[in-house]
Amino acid sequence: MQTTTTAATTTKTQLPQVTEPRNPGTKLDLDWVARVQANTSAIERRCATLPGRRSIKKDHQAAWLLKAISCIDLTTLSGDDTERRVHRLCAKARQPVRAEMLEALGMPGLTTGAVCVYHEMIPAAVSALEGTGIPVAAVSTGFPAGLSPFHLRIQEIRESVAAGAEEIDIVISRRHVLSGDWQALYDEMAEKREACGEAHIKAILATGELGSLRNVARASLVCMMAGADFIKTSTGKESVNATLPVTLVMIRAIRDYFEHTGYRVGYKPAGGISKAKDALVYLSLIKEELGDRWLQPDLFRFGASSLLGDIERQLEHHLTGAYSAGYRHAIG
Ligand SMILES: O=C[C@H](O)COP(=O)(O)O
Repeated sequence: MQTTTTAATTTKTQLPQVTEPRNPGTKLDLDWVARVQANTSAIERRCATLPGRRSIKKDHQAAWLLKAISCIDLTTLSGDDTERRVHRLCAKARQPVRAEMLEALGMPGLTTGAVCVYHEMIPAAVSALEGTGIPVAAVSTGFPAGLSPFHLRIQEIRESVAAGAEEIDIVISRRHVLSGDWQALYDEMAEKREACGEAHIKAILATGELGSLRNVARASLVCMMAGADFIKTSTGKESVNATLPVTLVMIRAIRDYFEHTGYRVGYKPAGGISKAKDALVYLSLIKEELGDRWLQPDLFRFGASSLLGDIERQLEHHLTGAYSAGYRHAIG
């Protein structure tokens, strides 16, 4: 990995306060959508080289892992979620690594990027995070399938915002992509964005269900044209979730959109990212393709329920030379 530590060492608490203008969207440009291509074999070749490259070591690795923590949407999305579980998760978001370790690593006060829950758990998360500045993200619009009546999906967004969610992770209607109905995808996305008001909207594409990388690229573009603040790979519930080829396609769509419009849209890979070494590969790919500006929590998040535990183990090893047992990092 040829990446330097420059971006990694600029962590959340040291950030200059950059205010990124929200993507207002554009009109639907069907000619642009039709021109979008994805060369699957070239994309797969590029991605195959990434994990095998020389890895980042020692202090540099620790700096990148701290960066990864600041970009995690710490997530619980289970049918048996309870307020107590959400409270424990929020305690972990407030202090993702033991205080003495953060002191030793020079990052006291580091937090995760957000906590991500179902609608019913928003009040528990909001009260547990009060005063921290950590936003609550809610999955919405009939997550994960997104097939409930449309007016109820819009109502769900409004209720989640009213309950205190500052970020709304919506699911798109996959059938609009599979049938090439870009107008329908654009219209539903624009309506969801409008329902969010000031809350930021992340469009979950469920890429594992879109059939081709070209469809992923075109759906990414249409969602950005309709005003997405972030595009996100997956719900974590599809049989194939975040992958490197899908990531390359989506971040190149983000780059194209920025070059055409001047607006930066964020990226959130989600589902199945549970190892620190995988997080490092994602971060290096973002740095190479989009540059340092995208390595900040306002433009990059990991959607992950168990990544934090592995990062904590790696940081402990970095500091002590020994790995602790997995059960000591049961949450996150
Ligand atoms: O959006 C977040 C995902 O649902 C989390 O997936 P995961 O449990 O595989 O980390």
